Parts: sequence; C-alpha cells; structure tokens
Amino acid sequence: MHVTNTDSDTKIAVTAITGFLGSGKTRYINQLLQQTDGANTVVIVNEIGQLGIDQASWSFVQPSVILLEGGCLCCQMQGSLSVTLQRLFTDALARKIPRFSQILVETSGLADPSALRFTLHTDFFLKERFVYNGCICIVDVVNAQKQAGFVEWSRQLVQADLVLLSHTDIASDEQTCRSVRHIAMVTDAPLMDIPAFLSAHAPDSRLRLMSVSPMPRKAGASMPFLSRHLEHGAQTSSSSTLTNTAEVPRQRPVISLAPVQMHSSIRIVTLEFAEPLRRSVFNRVLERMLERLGATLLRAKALLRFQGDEDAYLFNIVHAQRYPAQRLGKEAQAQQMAMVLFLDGVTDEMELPQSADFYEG
Ligand SMILES: Nc1nc2c(ncn2[C@@H]2O[C@H](COP(=O)(O)OP(=O)(O)OP(=O)(O)O)[C@@H](O)[C@H]2O)c(=O)[nH]1
Repeated sequence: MHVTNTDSDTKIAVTAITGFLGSGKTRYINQLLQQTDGANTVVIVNEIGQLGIDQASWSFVQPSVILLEGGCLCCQMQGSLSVTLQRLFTDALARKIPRFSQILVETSGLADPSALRFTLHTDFFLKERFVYNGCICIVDVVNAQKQAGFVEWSRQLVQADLVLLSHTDIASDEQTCRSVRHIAMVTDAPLMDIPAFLSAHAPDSRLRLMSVSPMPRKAGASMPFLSRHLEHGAQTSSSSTLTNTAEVPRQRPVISLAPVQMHSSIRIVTLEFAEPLRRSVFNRVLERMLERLGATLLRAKALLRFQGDEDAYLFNIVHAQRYPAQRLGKEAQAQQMAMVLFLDGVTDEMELPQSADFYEG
C-alpha cells in the first residue's frame, strides 16, 4: 500500500475489506463504525447471490450503506462499482448527499479484491478523484485450515495490506497458532487480532493506519443521506441497487435472483420465502438440512420471519457453527425473506434444499 500525501489529502480514500465467507467482515465494519465517527464514511457492500441479507444487519449502525448485490465484484459487478462510485462523487459535489472522505468496500466472501484496485486505477474519472487505500483481509482463525484450500482464500490474503484475525475469542491457542503460521506462508502483511486492533488505536489514528486523512465534515451534515437515490429510482443496473433501507424501507425493490449460481467450484443456492415460517418446523428442517449437507456447507445466511412474530431474524452459519439468531429492527420488516447457501463438493445425485422443505417439515 502506498499513498502519497497529495493523494490522501485531496482524494477520497477507498479501502477494501475482504475475507472468506463468514470470516467476520460485516461484524468488523459494524464495530469499526460504532467506535468511529462513521459520518464521513460510506460503506459499499458487495453480496453474491443474496437478497440484501447483509443490509439488514447494517441498518442498525448507520444507513450510509450501498448494496451491490447479485454478483461478485470480481466477476459481474465491476461496472456497477464504477457507476456507484461516480454517482456518489457527483451527488456529494452537487450537495445531494453530505460530503464523505472515505469509502469502505466490503467484498463478497468469494471476491478477488484486486478488482477494486483495478477499477480505481483504470477508470479515468475514478482515478482523478479516488485513491486506493489498501486492503484489510479478515481471517477466521477457527476455520482457516479448512478455508485455505480455496483459491479465493489465498487470493484475498495475497492482496492484504493488513490482516485482522477474527474468532480468536472462540479459537483454541493451537487453532490460532496454526492459522497464523498458514497466513505467514501466503503474506507478510502485518497481522493483528480484531479486539486488539480496535482497542489499540484511537478512532482517528485507526483511519490513518490505512493512510486515510479524514476531511473536515460539513457542519450539520448528518445521516441518513442517500435517500435521493431512492427518490430518483437510481439503480446502477438491473442486478444492483443503490438504496437506504433504514430511511425508506418499503421502497426497496424485490429482486429475484437465479436460484443457483457458481463461483469457481462453489455453488450458491438462494431460497426465497414468500410467507412467514413456523418456527418449530423451521428448526427441525434446518437441523436435518445441516446434517444432510455436512461438510459441503461452507456458509449459510438467512433473513426470516416467523408466524406470530413481527420481527425479522438474521441467521448465520459458518461451516458447522450455528451462531445465535439476531433479532432485527423494524427496518428489516419489509425485506425479502431469503436463505443463501454456499456449497462445495455437491454431487449431481445430491438433492439441493428447496424453500418448500421449510414449510412441510
Ligand atoms: N465469536 C465470534 N463470532 C464472530 C466473530 N466474527 C464474526 N463472528 C460471527 O460470525 C458470523 C459471520 O460473521 P459476518 O460478519 O456476517 O461474516 P462476513 O464475512 O460478513 O460473511 P459473508 O459476507 O457471508 O462472507 C456472524 O454470526 C458473526 O457474529 C468473532 O470474532 N467472534
């Protein structure tokens, strides 16, 4: 990572936050924004094969989140990223949205983050106005051994300027040591565990660590600030949205994605649910599904509602680890219910889960 003073003083800093499926990117950015003045920051979240599931967990923290969904940054979404960055710049210039000094791009768990750098360096408009500020790669030390076999894991790590270790609170010392040794074989980027990183740096110096020089914030500028995009129906492409669910949740369009997509060897299955589920049936079917999928399941995420309950819930599963469901606020009420599964090693004989399974149980 090398940023000249001139660049970092005058251009908007763009930082890639990468890491394999379920490594903890969303959680890390949430923590970072809670501890810093997120008002000068825009977050762009790239999701592959998902229906705004990450956006649901975002809307708690701050609404300056833009979702690029339906494909991967390194494959289908590069054009949408350019358009989104251009649009942000011109809207801030025209004072349609408050000024911001940095952008965090959360890549999908399968993306090659070099696509971001490439886009910023090759697009003339972007090159003049934005500066690549480096790449933070989050590595889950509990699952690093399993994930290191995937080319995506190494590609992300190779691009890292800083490696942050997640799940150290639940990892054994042995798991952490082995993961650190493995990481060191791929990159010589500095490495820290996330709690240590967050507590060791005051918010300002944390931003500077990635060579960001925060610009003074316009007095009175406050979030939420992206509603204009919605008012003008600003969609960057048919498969991406520029949206602010916290402010106008019901305007978010429902997008139907291909139910099965591939990314290298990984199969991405999206299940959509039209009606709230019965909790007991869901739990039973989920257990059965996890057992049946076994080691083929790399990651599952779901945003669901249940009969007799107004709230929506976010479910996170990483390999065999099922995290406690997270109750979401009212903002998530209008969001499409969906479950996304990332599978590896699926054979043709294997029956893929269907949304109907969760109603029949
Ligand atoms: N105990 C613990 N749980 C964590 C940690 N980091 C993430 N998690 C949990 O792991 C699950 C996945 O975390 P996310 O932040 O959604 O991961 P992600 O990298 O954004 O996931 P994808 O976008 O699907 O690749 C969530 O339930 C998190 O709360 C950590 O350091 N410790």
